[in-house]
Amino acid sequence: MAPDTSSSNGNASNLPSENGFLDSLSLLNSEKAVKEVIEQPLVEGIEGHLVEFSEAMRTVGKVLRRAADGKASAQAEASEWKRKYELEREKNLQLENKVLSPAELHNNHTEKNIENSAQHLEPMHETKEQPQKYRGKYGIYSHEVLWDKEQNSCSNVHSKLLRKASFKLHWSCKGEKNDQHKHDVVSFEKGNITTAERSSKQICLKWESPPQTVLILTKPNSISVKVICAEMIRWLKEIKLSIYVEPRVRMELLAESSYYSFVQTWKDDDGVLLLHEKVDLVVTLGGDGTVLWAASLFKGPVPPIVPFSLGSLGFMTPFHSEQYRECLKSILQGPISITLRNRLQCHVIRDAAKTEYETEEPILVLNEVTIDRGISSFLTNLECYCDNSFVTCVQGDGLILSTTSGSTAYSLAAGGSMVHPQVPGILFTPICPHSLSFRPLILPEHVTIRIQVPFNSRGHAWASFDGKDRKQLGPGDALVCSMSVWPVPTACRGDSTNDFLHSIHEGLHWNLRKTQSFDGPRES
Ligand SMILES: NC(=O)c1ccc[n+]([C@@H]2O[C@H](COP(=O)([O-])OP(=O)(O)OC[C@H]3O[C@@H](n4cnc5c(N)ncnc54)[C@H](O)[C@@H]3O)[C@@H](O)[C@H]2O)c1
Ligand SMILES: Nc1ncnc2c1ncn2[C@@H]1O[C@H](COP(=O)(O)OP(=O)(O)OP(=O)(O)O)[C@@H](O)[C@H]1O
Repeated sequence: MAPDTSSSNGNASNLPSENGFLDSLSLLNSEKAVKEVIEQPLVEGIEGHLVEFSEAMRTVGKVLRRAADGKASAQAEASEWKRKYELEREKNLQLENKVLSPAELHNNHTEKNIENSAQHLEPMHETKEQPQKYRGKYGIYSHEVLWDKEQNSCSNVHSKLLRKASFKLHWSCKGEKNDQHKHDVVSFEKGNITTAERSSKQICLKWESPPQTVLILTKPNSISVKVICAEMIRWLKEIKLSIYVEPRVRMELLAESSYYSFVQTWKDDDGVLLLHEKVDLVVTLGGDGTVLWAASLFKGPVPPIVPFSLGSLGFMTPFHSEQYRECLKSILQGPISITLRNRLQCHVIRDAAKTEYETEEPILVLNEVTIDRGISSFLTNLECYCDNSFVTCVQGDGLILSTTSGSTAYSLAAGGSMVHPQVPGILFTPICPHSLSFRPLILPEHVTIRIQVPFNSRGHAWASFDGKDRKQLGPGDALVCSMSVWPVPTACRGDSTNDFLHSIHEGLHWNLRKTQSFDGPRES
């Protein structure tokens, strides 16, 4: 075929072999087709642009080959994930079938004939459309919360789970009757963005079956606490509840009288790890420190905590110990308003560790993690990153990463804001920064914060967790912190807002000032 020289611009579409090329191009959906085109012998006397065109086709061929390779490996990966997913699903179904339904669970409890004041139990809806036995339509069931943990746990949770009381959580806003829990906070129907659903609401806990087991945790070395604890144990036994205390407390009780031999305890750390499977309710007798202590015993899910105030301040302890009977009666009966207090999970990553993932055990804090200069007389030098973005370098005494519950503790003393405990956020509060403009920050709950001790740091830094367990951080070491999935549910006396305002008024005398007198100068 002779080249058509009528074309002045040398456009490929005007070539004599135009139709042959175009047909081939339209069929070009495989590397093979491209290869065929490339391998066509070039016509004698072909012009430069034809050579260029053939080069271009060669490049297209390479790209298509790479795309085909990529697609094949993506397909292989997808089918591997699908296989893993199917396996996981099958495993879950088998596990679900092994466990009693919540209705059966409830029957178990009633059979045990536990004396408990009026329970208004709602039957759980179990239909064919709702195969997940623990999924609540209008809230979350306790089993659902425990279910995730079970997947990670090597312990035999299922058999133990059956002994636990089940409950259901409801979300509500003042003035709003609809307590349906929705995960969609933002809607963007028809292109309009609205935030109709609040991410954080007042939460209400309803028992689905009566609580049976109470763990009492007490502040050590306090006579008043010992007296109330002994009295409470006797009363709880009268209303047929099982009682757990710490080994130290059991020994103290038995030293008083052998009557207390029915009180249960645990032997070692493994016993502590299993507590959440046995305990329906935790009662604390002490101050905020005892609530922190209670939270620290639970490395995963935490049962609802009823904190009685037997300390000096008590931001997290709204209940009066003198009225423990009325208060516990109403809590055992439910429903209870609760504050879901977020915890931070902290990992110390050692420079010596070979990989990022070779970390020490995560530590959960209810108040805060503090990184300070400890006994070192040098300024701390801490590089801070938020989701890998550089935030700042802390040069001063240190930094507090606090939950909103901890906002009224050390962070407050270092100049941080007081934040309602139900606000989802992480407070980033410097301690005595040596700069004029370091204002505290509040970061969103979903971020991961990394505090790095740089290699050129003059001294070591020290991390402490809710004021305890100091760990040294050397140059190159880091602390990584994010929101934990295991909050601490504490019972409210009123509701979470009421209790929070009450605590800052009573505990801190917040903004207390004598009211200005009526008589005096006035605007004319
Ligand atoms: N300068 C300070 O204010 C400072 C210094 C160190 C530790 N702390 C706080 O102490 C906490 C440990 O408490 P502890 O009882 O085991 O030790 P602790 O016995 O030394 O008590 C510290 C004080 O902090 C109060 N507190 C604890 N948590 C609180 C909270 N969430 N809101 C308001 N006040 C709170 C306690 O009631 C107590 O009065 C740490 O988590 C830290 O927040 C504060
Ligand atoms: N069961 C416990 N075992 C060991 N330590 C505990 C226990 N309960 C509380 N603590 C510790 O005892 C300390 C004091 O406890 P708490 O804050 O409850 O009492 P307080 O200091 O008298 O109260 P306040 O802080 O309101 O004045 C805290 O550091 C806390 O961690």
